Amino acid sequence: MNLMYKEKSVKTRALAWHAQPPTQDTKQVHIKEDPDPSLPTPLAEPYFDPEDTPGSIHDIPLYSSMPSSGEVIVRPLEDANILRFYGPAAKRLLLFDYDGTLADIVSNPTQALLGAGVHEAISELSINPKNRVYIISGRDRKFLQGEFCHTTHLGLVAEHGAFIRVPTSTEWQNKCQKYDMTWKDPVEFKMREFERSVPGSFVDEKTAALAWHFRNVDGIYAPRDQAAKLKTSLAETITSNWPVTVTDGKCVVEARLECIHKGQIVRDLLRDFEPDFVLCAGDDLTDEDMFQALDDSDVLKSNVFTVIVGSHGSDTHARWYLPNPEMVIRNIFMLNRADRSGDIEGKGEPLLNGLYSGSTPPLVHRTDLIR
Ligand SMILES: O=P(O)(O)OC[C@H]1O[C@H](O[C@H]2O[C@H](CO)[C@@H](O)[C@H](O)[C@H]2O)[C@H](O)[C@@H](O)[C@@H]1O
Repeated sequence: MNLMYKEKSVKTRALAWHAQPPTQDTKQVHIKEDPDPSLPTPLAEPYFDPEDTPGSIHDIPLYSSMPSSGEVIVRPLEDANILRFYGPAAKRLLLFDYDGTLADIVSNPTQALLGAGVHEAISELSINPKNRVYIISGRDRKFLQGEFCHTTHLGLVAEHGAFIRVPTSTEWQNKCQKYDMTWKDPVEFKMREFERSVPGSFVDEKTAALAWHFRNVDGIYAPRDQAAKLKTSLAETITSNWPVTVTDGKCVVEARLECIHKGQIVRDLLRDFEPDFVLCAGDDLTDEDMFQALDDSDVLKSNVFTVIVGSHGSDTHARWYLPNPEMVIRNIFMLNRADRSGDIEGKGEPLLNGLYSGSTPPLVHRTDLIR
């Protein structure tokens, strides 16, 4: 990430980003200039998809590329002056997806871990009595519990909403206890067939969901075509008999109950906590349910910050974007610094100035990074 690169205008940048899939060539559109203090501080190169690496099959944007009106609806979070709203708020709800939002995408899911400094920052954010902080993930309970074992004030949501552990509790509530789970057997049977026939793929069995991962499949096996075949096959044989939905994640096909999704969890949290400020960051299709729930909520729109992380198109319900997990973490650092400095007026300029230049502790164990 070279922060000395600045483009002519943020609008041009955003339009170009929406209009073109990330390619090596688009990176050359950037123009090196002297910093212009009248323009917002640049984000990292928006064309760079962390997953768009040689050999990566994740080179297709998740959503469609351009709104018909040609209008850009998602803006860089740096333009939001979030501190003006965060500072004075008394009840702040902060929601973070895990993979691709807090942790960089890596080839082995067990290696997507956060550094100690990041844990401290999340802990500081969640201990703040004004804040209620949740990680809302598709991961299972075991992973989240292990990763956040020292962060007692943090709320955890596993398997897209099937399980919730509220702050300071050690007990998980099971949201799908009352549902028929017999659908899992035929889904697993089908996914195992694909696991056997597509080398490098594997099935991730969770309590209330099943996922077929294909990130590490060699291109000669046409993994995206295989994923499409699996989805069709699951749709034909299973989802017509059970209220099960099959979603497309980042190099993963996942099946779960239709009624279990991140949006429902967000609705529950809004009802219970009644926040006057919400920050919600996610990178994936399943996070759209959260953004949509917030779009529909009664919270004052100016106090709701839905943030899509990384490459995306215009079909997102998010209003803001950040280019990568590192910038999400930097924003968390900034919110903590604002609280520490007592900047409840939210003027925040010195904090914002440092946001895109200072260094943060390592986000993940770097050995497994694929970029
Ligand atoms: O809701 P999330 O926290 O974003 O979890 C969604 C899935 O994330 C994990 O898979 C993704 O991240 C892996 C590690 O970077 C990557 O290797 C994989 O290709 C991605 O799909 C996780 O393994 C799944 O269980 C989650 O459902």
